[in-house]
Amino acid sequence: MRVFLSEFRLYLCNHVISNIPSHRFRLWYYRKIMGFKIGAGSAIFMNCKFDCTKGLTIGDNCVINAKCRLDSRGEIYIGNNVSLSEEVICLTSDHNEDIKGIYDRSKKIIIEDYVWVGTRAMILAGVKLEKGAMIAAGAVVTRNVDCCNVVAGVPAKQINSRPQDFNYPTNYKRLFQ
Ligand SMILES: CC(=O)SCCNC(=O)CCNC(=O)[C@H](O)C(C)(C)COP(=O)(O)OP(=O)(O)OC[C@H]1O[C@@H](n2cnc3c(N)ncnc32)[C@H](O)[C@@H]1OP(=O)(O)O
Repeated sequence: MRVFLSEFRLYLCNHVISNIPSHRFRLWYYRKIMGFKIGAGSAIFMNCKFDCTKGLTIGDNCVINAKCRLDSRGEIYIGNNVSLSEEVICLTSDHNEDIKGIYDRSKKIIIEDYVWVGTRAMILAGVKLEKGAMIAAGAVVTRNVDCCNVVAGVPAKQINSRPQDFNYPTNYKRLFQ
C-alpha cells in the first residue's frame, strides 16, 4: 500500500500536476506533497518531470523552464538566481559498471548561484557547477565547472569565460507555461 501511494503521488506529479497551468498550484504540490524545498520567487514551468519525492532544494529567484527532468534520488542542490533552460536533464543516479549485475549508485549535483544552463544540456551525477558557470545548449557535463567558465560539447569542455557581474534579475513567470 505504501509503495502504491508513493508511486501514485509521483504519477500525479509528472502526468497531472505538471500539466496544470498555474504556477501557484504546482509550487504548492511540489512543496507540500513532494517535499521539495523551493525558495521565494522561483518558478518551475510546465511539464517538468521528477524521479522521486524529496532530495531537491531550489533557492530564491530561480527558473526551471519547461520539460526539464530533475532526478533527485542522489540529491540536487540549486542555489539562488539559477536558470535551467527547456529540456535540461539532471541525473544523479546510474549503475556501477565495475560490479557484475546492476547496482545503483547516486551522487549529489550542486548548481551554485547565477549558473545558466542552455537548452537540452545534461548534467551528470556528482557534478558541481560553480557560481556563474554557463553551460552551452546540448552539452553533456561530466566534470565540475569552475566559477564563470563557459563549457560546451560532449563531454563538455571550456570554450570561454564570462565576467563576474552578478547584478541582474533572473526570475520570471509566464502565463500558461
Ligand atoms: C533561459 C532560456 O530559456 S534562454 C533560451 C535557451 N538558450 C540556449 O540554450 C542557448 C545557449 N547558448 C549557447 O549554447 C551559446 O553557444 C553560448 C552562450 C554557450 C556560447 O556563446 P558564445 O560565447 O557567443 O560562443 P561562440 O558562439 O563564440 O562559440 C565559441 C565556440 O564554442 C562553440 N560552441 C558554441 N556553442 C556551442 C554548443 N552549444 N555546443 C558545442 N559547441 C558550441 C562554437 O562553435 C565556437 O567554436 P569555434 O571557436 O571552434 O568556432
